[in-house]
Parts: sequence; C-alpha cells; structure tokens
Amino acid sequence: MAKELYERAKPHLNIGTMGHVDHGKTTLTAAITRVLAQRGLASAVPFEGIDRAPEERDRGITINIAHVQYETATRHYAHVDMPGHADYVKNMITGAAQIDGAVLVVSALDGAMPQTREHIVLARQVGVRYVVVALNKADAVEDTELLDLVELEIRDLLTEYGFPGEEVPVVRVSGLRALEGDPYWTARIGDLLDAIDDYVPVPERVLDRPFLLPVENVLTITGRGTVVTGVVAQGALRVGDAVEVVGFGDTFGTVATGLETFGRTMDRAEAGDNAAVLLRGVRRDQIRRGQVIAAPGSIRPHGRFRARVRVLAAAEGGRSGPFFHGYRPQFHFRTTDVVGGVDLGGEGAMALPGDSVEMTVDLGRPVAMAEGLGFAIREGGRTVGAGTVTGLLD
Ligand SMILES: Nc1nc2c(ncn2[C@@H]2O[C@H](COP(=O)(O)OP(=O)(O)OP(=O)(O)O)[C@@H](O)[C@H]2O)c(=O)[nH]1
Ligand SMILES: [Mg+2]
Repeated sequence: MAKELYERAKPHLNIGTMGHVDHGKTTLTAAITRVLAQRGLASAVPFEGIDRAPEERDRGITINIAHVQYETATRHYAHVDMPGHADYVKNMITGAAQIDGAVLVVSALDGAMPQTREHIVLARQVGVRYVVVALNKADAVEDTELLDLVELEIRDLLTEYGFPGEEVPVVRVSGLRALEGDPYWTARIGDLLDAIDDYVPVPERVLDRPFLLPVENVLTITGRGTVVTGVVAQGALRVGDAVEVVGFGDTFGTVATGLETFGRTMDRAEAGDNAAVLLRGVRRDQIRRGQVIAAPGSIRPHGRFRARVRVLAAAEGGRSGPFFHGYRPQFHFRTTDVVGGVDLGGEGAMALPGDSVEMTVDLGRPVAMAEGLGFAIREGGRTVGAGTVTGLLD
C-alpha cells in the first residue's frame, strides 16, 4: 500500500511531558490527543496506546519514552511522553535531548517533588530553554489558595535553575477529566495548547551544517531492512544520500534508502524532524541507540575529551560529599550513557558539590562528539553533574 506523503504545511516542533512519577504526564498526553482529535487535528491515542509495554501496564508507570503527533491550528508537534520514575531518568534524558519545549507536569496535590527538580535541572542541561507548566490534577484541589501556593513554588524552582519563572505560563488542568470528556477541563487543555503555541518559539533549525541524527531506536521492517529513528539534530538528508554510522565501534558507511515520519513518507528529512531512516544492507545487530547517523566524514568518535562540569549541590539532588580523581560515573550523551573515568589533574584532587571544575574524561567506549556537546553525569540513580565538552582528545 502506498503511504501518504508528509506535507510540511505547518512549522514542526518537538515537545514533551516531563515531571515526577504519577503526576499525570501520560494521562495528559492522551487527553491532548483526544481534545485535538475532536478538532480534526490528531488521532486520539488512548492511555494504553502510550504505556504499552507489559511491565508498564503491570506497574502503572511509564518506562520507555513514547512518541505521539498532533497539530494545533498553527503547528505540527511531535510529543514525547517521558517517564517520571527515578529509575528511568536515563530514558527521560534521551527524550529531553530532542525537545524544543517542555511541558512540566506538576500534580497540584503534591507540588514539586524530587524528580520535578531533577527534570528541571536535566532539561536545562540538555538545552531546553522553554518550559510550560501544566498544574495537573486541579480537579482534585478545591482550595484555590493551595493552587496559588503550588504555582508560586514551581515558579521559584524554575527561577532557581535559570528559567524565567515569572514569565513561564502555568495552566491549571486536569488531564484525567479532559480525557473523560468533561467540557470545562477539555477547554483547559485548549488553554494549555494555546500557551505552548504562544510561548515556545519555532526554533531556528541548523540546516547549513552536515547531517546528524542521534539514533534513538533501531527496528527491523520485515522485507525492507533495518530502520533507525530519532530527531535530526542538524542538516538535512535525502533518500539516496550516503551516510556513516559513528560511535562505539568502527565507523562504517551505508545509504539512506527510505525516509518516514510518523508513518508518512518524506523525500527529505531536515533538522528538527522526528525521522525513521531505512539503511541499505545494515543488519539490526550492527547499529544501536547512542550511535549517530551522519554525513560522511563530518564527525568522529572520541574516547577522551576535556570538559567543564558543574557539580550539583546536594539541594539539587547531587552528592553530599566530593568526588575524587579516578571517579567512574555514567556519562549521558544525547541518546546514550557510557561509563567513564574522571581525571581531575592528579591523586588527591577533588570536586565539591556546588563547584565548577575542569576535567579530562576517559570513556569506556568512544562516542561521536563535537565541542560544545552537553552531557549529564549520573551515579547510582542520581544526577551528580552537568557538563559541556570543551576539547576533543583521542
Ligand atoms: N484526579 C486526577 N488524577 C489524575 C489526573 N491525571 C492523572 N491522574 C491519575 O494519576 C495517576 C498517574 O497518572 P499517569 O498519567 O500514569 O502519570 P505519569 O506522570 O505518566 O506517571 P509516570 O509516567 O510513571 O511518571 C493515574 O492514576 C491517573 O488516573 C488528573 O488530572 N486528576
Ligand atoms: Mg507516564
């Protein structure tokens, strides 16, 4: 069956729901698609169509990031629903690294919780500049003073981490009631979408640099071959273009023989697009999340690099004590994490929570990188630092 062609009729943006576990991100995501489906701008995706994995259903939490798409009157959005549970922050980072704006979901019943704060820190670190707050479960709070209080708390928290907390739109919603069809709460989802349309600008896409797509997922399409998915970070790709697969092992070349977005074909994918790329003659086991697909010769894998790192304070969810020369945490880049050794300049050197430090990092496996790439440092389930690559070694 011939597939529909994706028409670039409206500007495309990537957004996503983040926030503490159980605050209602997935319910809100489903509610948005329901409300827009009524306007003929989306296909309604039920809750169970987002949290699909058996383990997600059994435990009632999101584990994997899930993508849905919809349109407003003025824009086309790809929306990634991220997990809130502390054990799956790794997946949240992958989602956050792709978005142009975040919908921070905060339950009005609970207010800011540990992953509310951690997600704000991480969103900032991976380069998210625009946040819209969905003050969710507003149906369950009668006392408007309490809602005002939670709103104030979130604005302060955002300001603390470098977002303009005073300006950030905060919309009181009930994903659950809207999903059930309640007219009042349905209209509030409309308000939230208006706030996103107004507040999150269409980003300037980097089109004049070589093509780069960090691989988020790899799948096999029977009879066609191996497909990788992800958001194009820069440049553009046409069907028939040569590409390289870079990172972890030896770089190798292939050709993009097909392009799709959300099941519609494209003849060209460009920066910002959430694309699926069919690769000629590549086996599924030759490629995985964390590698990148890039224009030939444009980027190399590096195992050693220099970086500037801000060590998070205990109040930001970081360590309470210093770490030392030789420390070996996880480094989260784009869609992957790799263990690495930290060189602080010699035995006995240490980095205290709250410090900004220079370090040399030795990764267990080389990652495709360029100067300026941001990363998060995590250890035992907590984020301990936020860094930027300042120099490429070998
Ligand atoms: N009263 C009320 N309950 C809600 C609302 N939104 C979600 N819930 C309930 O809160 C619980 C968690 O909802 P989810 O949408 O799974 O929360 P989540 O943020 O996606 O959770 P994780 O992805 O696991 O972090 C469910 O029992 C929902 O029915 C709301 O607006 N009002
Ligand atoms: Mg969820």
